[in-house]
Amino acid sequence: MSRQPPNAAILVSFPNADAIVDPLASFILKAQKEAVEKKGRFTIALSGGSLPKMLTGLVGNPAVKWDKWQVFYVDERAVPLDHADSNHLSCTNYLFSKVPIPQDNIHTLDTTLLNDLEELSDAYEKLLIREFAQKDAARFPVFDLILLGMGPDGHTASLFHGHELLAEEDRWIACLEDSPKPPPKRITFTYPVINHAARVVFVVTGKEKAEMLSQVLDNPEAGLPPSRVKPVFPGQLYWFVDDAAAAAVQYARTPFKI
Ligand SMILES: O=C1O[C@H](COP(=O)(O)O)[C@@H](O)[C@H](O)[C@H]1O
Repeated sequence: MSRQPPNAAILVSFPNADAIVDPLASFILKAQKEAVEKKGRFTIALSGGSLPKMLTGLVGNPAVKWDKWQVFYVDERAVPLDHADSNHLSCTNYLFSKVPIPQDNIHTLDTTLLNDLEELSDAYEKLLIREFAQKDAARFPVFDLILLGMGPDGHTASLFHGHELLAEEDRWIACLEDSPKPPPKRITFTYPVINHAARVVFVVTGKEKAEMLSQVLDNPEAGLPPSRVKPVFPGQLYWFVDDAAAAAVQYARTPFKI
């Protein structure tokens, strides 16, 4: 563990959701460039919900080195990959079906294990171990970039307020069968994995999230799930939000620069 305290979060507000799409793509490309130059690959974890639609700025962009991407899901619903609730399906519809990414670089659930959530989450954890091959060395994987969303109820990934999984310190991937938001059966990254990433970006839009965003950013002591995302130094947390979501937030904004 680093002895340095976490960096302060950087909050950037854009006029509306559409205005986030291109800056987010530029941000992802910068992270990709740094990672590929350093290690020859780019490890990224994606959320579902409203996030996949925000990734469309990458479509048709010649600077994306799709063959260098290794994609994981921050959380996934225990459903077949072609089910309407699947985060993978949503990312496929908005992004992966439109770009030349090798299918082997997208790490999905083993759907033969949908009936056993423990097996399902263990198998997904093994995919991470295989990719990062450092469980003993560094203890937790260090993603180049993790993209998160936040529900109006203040959940992120599949980490819900008051749930016992908020206290998980050991496992990389956990499962739950009592998600308050349907569908109930899911697997999710745990905080140690999220908090060891080099960069974490929340993308949050819409006035229905304004109250919760202000709680999370202005009152972090309340310990709501997104407030527990504090990447270990030198990791950096960003919030890309629109003005509607940020309407009640006191936390200082930073102008977007790449
Ligand atoms: O259930 C989920 O919800 C969160 C937030 O979704 P949003 O539609 O409010 O952005 C999402 O980040 C997560 O991946 C998903 O499984």
